[in-house]
Amino acid sequence: MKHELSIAEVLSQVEKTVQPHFGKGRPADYIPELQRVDPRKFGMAVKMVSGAEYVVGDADEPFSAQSVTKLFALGIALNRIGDEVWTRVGKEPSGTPFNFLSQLEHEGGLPRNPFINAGALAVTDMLMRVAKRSDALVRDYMGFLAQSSLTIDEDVAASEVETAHKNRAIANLMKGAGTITHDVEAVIAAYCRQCAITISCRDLARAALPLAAGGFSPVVEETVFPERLARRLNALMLTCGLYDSVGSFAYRVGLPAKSGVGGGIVAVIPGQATIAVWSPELDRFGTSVVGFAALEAFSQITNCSVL
Ligand SMILES: NC(=O)CC[C@H](N)C(=O)O
Repeated sequence: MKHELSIAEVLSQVEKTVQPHFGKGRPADYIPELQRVDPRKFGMAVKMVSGAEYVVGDADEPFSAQSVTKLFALGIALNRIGDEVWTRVGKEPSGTPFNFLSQLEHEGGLPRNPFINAGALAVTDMLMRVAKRSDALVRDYMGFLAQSSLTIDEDVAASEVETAHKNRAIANLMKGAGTITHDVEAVIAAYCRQCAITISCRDLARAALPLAAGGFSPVVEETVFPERLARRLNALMLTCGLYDSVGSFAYRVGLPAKSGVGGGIVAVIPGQATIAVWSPELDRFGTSVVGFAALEAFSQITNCSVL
């Protein structure tokens, strides 16, 4: 990062820059419980590999992590199951919305990547071999990395299970193709509970820090996964982390990142820091409008892009 301002000054400048973007998006409405959140919330946290931490706004308020959890679920799967994961899910960008169905059928029930819903459901199915409660496994892993105790929002989980019609269609298609082995309802329940994990920006930036530090966690003070895995997760985020808007994100921000429909985005500056941002109003791709704008402003001011 090359800039003249302190990170604290950068964050307050970013907060000012994003103000005109409020009101441009809408909180996720297909999961009814997510609409209860105040749309004007905004929080951001930067955690440096050196240990320093900077926050602005609602950075300590837990929000629904949603698809951001897919990053950690994949990390566990690659750590515990290894390359066998890639027999059930690909590594290519999908160019389609996160819950797109016809591409999956066209490609024989093999999801394009682990971050679209189909791929994440396949990862959940694999994690169910590792732990009886795969959602608790992911929650506890994220909590361990953040050194914080995280919870699953039962109301959000129930709301999503009730309305997961599209995800059920995806899971049924994969069950028919053999990509999913467990009972479809059990996989849906575990997946929805995983998505309902809540985390604050401060904890999310801490949890992702090994991705910026070659697998070492300055928070836990130990190596939590191999350097190779950190590189691979960053590569997948850069190419697949924001679904069908991953190209514009790379163009405007230039950092590996993972978004979720709760309005959270986590981004990695390899070798330097992680950034977590949260604001509930989404664009049509399911990405936080204000979060995207905040990361764009941050990368422009600090010149931290990897590209
Ligand atoms: N992009 C997202 O955050 C999607 C996650 C959400 N739980 C879903 O399955 O639809």
